[in-house]
Amino acid sequence: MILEVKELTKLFTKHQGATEDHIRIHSVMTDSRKTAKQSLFVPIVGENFDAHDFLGEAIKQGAVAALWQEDKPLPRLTPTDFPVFFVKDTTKALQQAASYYLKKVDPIVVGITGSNGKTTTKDLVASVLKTKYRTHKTAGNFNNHIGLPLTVLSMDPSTEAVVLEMGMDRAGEISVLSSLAEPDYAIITNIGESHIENLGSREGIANAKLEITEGLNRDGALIIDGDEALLKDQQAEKWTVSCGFGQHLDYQVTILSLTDESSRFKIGEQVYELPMPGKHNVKNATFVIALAEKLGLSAEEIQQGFRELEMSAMRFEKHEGHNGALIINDAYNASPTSMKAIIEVVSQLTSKSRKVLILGDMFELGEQSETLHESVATAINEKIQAVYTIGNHSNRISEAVAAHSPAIKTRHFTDKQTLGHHVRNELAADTVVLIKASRGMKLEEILKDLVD
Ligand SMILES: CC(=O)N[C@H]1[C@@H](OP(=O)(O)OP(=O)(O)OC[C@H]2O[C@@H](n3ccc(=O)[nH]c3=O)[C@H](O)[C@@H]2O)O[C@H](CO)[C@@H](O)[C@@H]1O[C@H](C)C(=O)N[C@@H](C)C(=O)N[C@H](CCC(=O)N[C@@H](CCC[C@@H](N)C(=O)O)C(=O)O)C(=O)O
Ligand SMILES: Nc1ncnc2c1ncn2[C@@H]1O[C@H](COP(=O)(O)OP(=O)(O)OP(=O)(O)O)[C@@H](O)[C@H]1O
Ligand SMILES: C[C@@H](N)C(=O)N[C@H](C)C(=O)O
Repeated sequence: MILEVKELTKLFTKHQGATEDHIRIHSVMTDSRKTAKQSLFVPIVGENFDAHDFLGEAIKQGAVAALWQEDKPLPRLTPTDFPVFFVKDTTKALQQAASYYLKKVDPIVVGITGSNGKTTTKDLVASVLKTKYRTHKTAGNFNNHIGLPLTVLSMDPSTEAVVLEMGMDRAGEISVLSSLAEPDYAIITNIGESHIENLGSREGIANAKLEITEGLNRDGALIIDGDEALLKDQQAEKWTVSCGFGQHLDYQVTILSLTDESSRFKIGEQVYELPMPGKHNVKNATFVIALAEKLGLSAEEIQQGFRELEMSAMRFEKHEGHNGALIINDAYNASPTSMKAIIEVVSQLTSKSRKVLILGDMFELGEQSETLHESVATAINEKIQAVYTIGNHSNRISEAVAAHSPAIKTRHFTDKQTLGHHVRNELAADTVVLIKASRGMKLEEILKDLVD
């Protein structure tokens, strides 16, 4: 159970029905299409539906109480004893309920934001903290003004540490999440170009990410990418911990070796092994080590947490392809920084000699979109044998590659089926294929053509 209906009267003073009863709420329902016994129905007005139209369904699916936007007529047939709490905005009320519950459970709160690596770092933090604490984390990518409160309201009352991914695509959004979560520790993974269309510049992105300090517990810590010039000023703050490859950082990391499957690195004299490739993941792991040491975890506990990592889907997700090829689905999302980072990893793979990149459009890059797409070509060298692109902007990648490296096969496709069939015909045991594009491309749909 997370709350009693009676507790909600402290938050929402306008209510009807049996609101003073000790009715137990076990979860929050935002979708009347899914069963949720003993749940609080929170009807959200969305782009396609207004959930206020589905109260009857919600009750059938197990709702025992509901929040209700006061400008919406309550259905006549609503049982008179059904507890209903009237609010101005159900999304804001959801956030209020989450804030209340978070204070009630009172776990250690870790907030994670950044242009890239939020989900990866969230999964790493949770994997390490659970060696010492009962830990709850953001499911998938539930990282916005709805997803974060739902994450909080889905944690068990016995939770000792909660790891919250904080996403944004506009200024002011992280501020809302930080004020709600009041993190004890905040991590900013990097400043890339994601959503730059709405932020105007990388400086704008940095300022938006720094909103995470607005709710930050000053007895805690802000853990940042110490190699990022736009965050340099933060290093003067006493609560800031800087991580990276550069000199004079609080946690200066040195890579010892990178393989297809793992990374070895050291901080000071302590050596760690991470079951993930890529120097960007070494940096993500360094944020985690800095946090874990603040919480008193030992190197052994940290290393155990790394070993037990459970990654979210579509982040360097490997599949056995047709004819024994390796297919890497990294298609959850993409921005120039993350696309270059993963291309470098694929370029370094030793298990496959033939490397094929399938790259789709990256969205929300604004006026710089063409240039930023073209910049991805700078990460593509002769270690790559073929670059296939799809979408309205990614042709700039394949065109730039064709111009600077004619030995690399390139082609731009206009539909996924033709692309999938073309690549399938090239698959062999020596081949690795990377799939990467923005979420809106849903480029993972070509997987079915590449795996048996
Ligand atoms: C509100 C909601 O959860 N909607 C989800 C729903 O969309 P759908 O179109 O079906 O419904 P509506 O939103 O129009 O309807 C409103 C509600 O009505 C409910 N309902 C509908 C029909 C019915 O018969 N009964 C009902 O009760 C319905 O359930 C709604 O609650 O389903 C979609 C498909 O599964 C979901 O995609 C949609 O989720 C929305 C987008 C959402 O915001 N979900 C959050 C829980 C969440 O965290 N989603 C993450 C992605 C977050 C994200 O994009 N993060 C960005 C950064 C932040 C950007 C920020 N500005 C923003 O706006 O998000 C990032 O870059 O990471 C996820 O899904 O992974
Ligand atoms: N520190 C980093 N710097 C650059 N790229 C990174 C970093 N960490 C992860 N990536 C790359 O970014 C991509 C997405 O990783 P992840 O999903 O963890 O980030 P995210 O911030 O949650 O992304 P999104 O906001 O798009 O969901 C992957 O391609 C991964 O290789
Ligand atoms: C996940 C979502 N917030 C996102 O990043 N959207 C981009 C623009 C996309 O749809 O690709």
